[in-house]
Amino acid sequence: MAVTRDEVLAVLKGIADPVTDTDIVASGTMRALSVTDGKVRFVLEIAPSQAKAYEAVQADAEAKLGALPGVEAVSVVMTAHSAPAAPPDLKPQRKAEPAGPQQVPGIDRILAIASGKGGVGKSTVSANLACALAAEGRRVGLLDADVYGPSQPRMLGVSGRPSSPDGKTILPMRNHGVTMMSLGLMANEDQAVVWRGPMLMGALQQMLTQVQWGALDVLIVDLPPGTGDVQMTLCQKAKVDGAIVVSTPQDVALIDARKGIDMFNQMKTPIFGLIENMSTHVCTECGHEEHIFGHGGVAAEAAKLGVPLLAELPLDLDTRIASDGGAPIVVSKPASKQAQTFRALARRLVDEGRA
Ligand SMILES: Nc1ncnc2c1ncn2[C@@H]1O[C@H](COP(=O)(O)OP(=O)(O)OP(=O)(O)O)[C@@H](O)[C@H]1O
Repeated sequence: MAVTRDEVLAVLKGIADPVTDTDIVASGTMRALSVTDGKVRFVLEIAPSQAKAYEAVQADAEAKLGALPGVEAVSVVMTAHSAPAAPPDLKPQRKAEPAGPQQVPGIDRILAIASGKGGVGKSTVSANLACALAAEGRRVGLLDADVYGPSQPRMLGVSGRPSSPDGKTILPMRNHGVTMMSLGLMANEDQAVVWRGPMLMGALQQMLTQVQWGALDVLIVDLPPGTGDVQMTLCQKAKVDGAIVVSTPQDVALIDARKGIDMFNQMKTPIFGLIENMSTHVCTECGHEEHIFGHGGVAAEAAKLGVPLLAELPLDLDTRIASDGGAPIVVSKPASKQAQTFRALARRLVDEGRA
């Protein structure tokens, strides 16, 4: 019998927190507990200066949980939240570190895929574009930053959970030439997580710096829909080179897309262009093309913004079946018109030095 969440929690409640005099559950240090099929994973969120003190806690937790019947593997990841600021030192000092968004070592470019509204095909575009860039010979990473439900594991056909053999770095997953990691996989599968600001910042930071991406030409970030904390945090923490906004032709999706565009403008993140998804419907029987959601809205919006309309993708059954089946259309039907559209987009971004 696999171990239960309650049994794991009971053990964790017996482990003292060296900083707060309570246990690591009561102090909130232990977070994002996930117990699935005998595999136990959680995060210890600590101040960087206390890392040494928590090494013993990590070892203790691993040993005690490892000894529980029904536990197959234990993975504990330490993440740092920022320590309280030290009092100002008014003596002249060496030049201050540059503030604001930082370049992530090893990652040449970050390209965000955004949408104002859910369900417009942002993850489908991210997965296909990542595979298309890999097919162009680029070293591509895909960070699924959707905290509400990861879709990239399904779209790229990878299963399981990321592991951390040394407790310090996280091993990403890989398929179709794309290295992938999903923020949603850091949380418990069967529990809705409320990602609070500091935790989200820690998790995003961890995704960018602790995941073994290897050297990447481009990291594509599949953002959650809308204009929330993830978007802000990403643009504040990392130097995002540009964003592509995906929208359907429907008015409401467009209005929402405008909000997203405004946000990137405020964050001073360049918008490389818009993509119209579910642009037309091509009848599988007779090939007749219909604009079920209206037409031209996204093109008009792009013109207004002075950015290109990068692609118009039809509502297409093969595209959906491919994404939902773990091999995006770029991989499963490389000769199709839809796959060729993504390949052309990938080549364009590479030629422009953007991917
Ligand atoms: N061009 C298309 N033709 C047919 N189906 C599509 C197309 N684009 C996306 N879909 C399908 O629509 C659904 C939603 O797409 P997807 O998950 O990519 O959207 P999303 O914007 O990332 O959604 P969310 O914000 O909820 O994560 C999926 O089942 C996907 O396969």
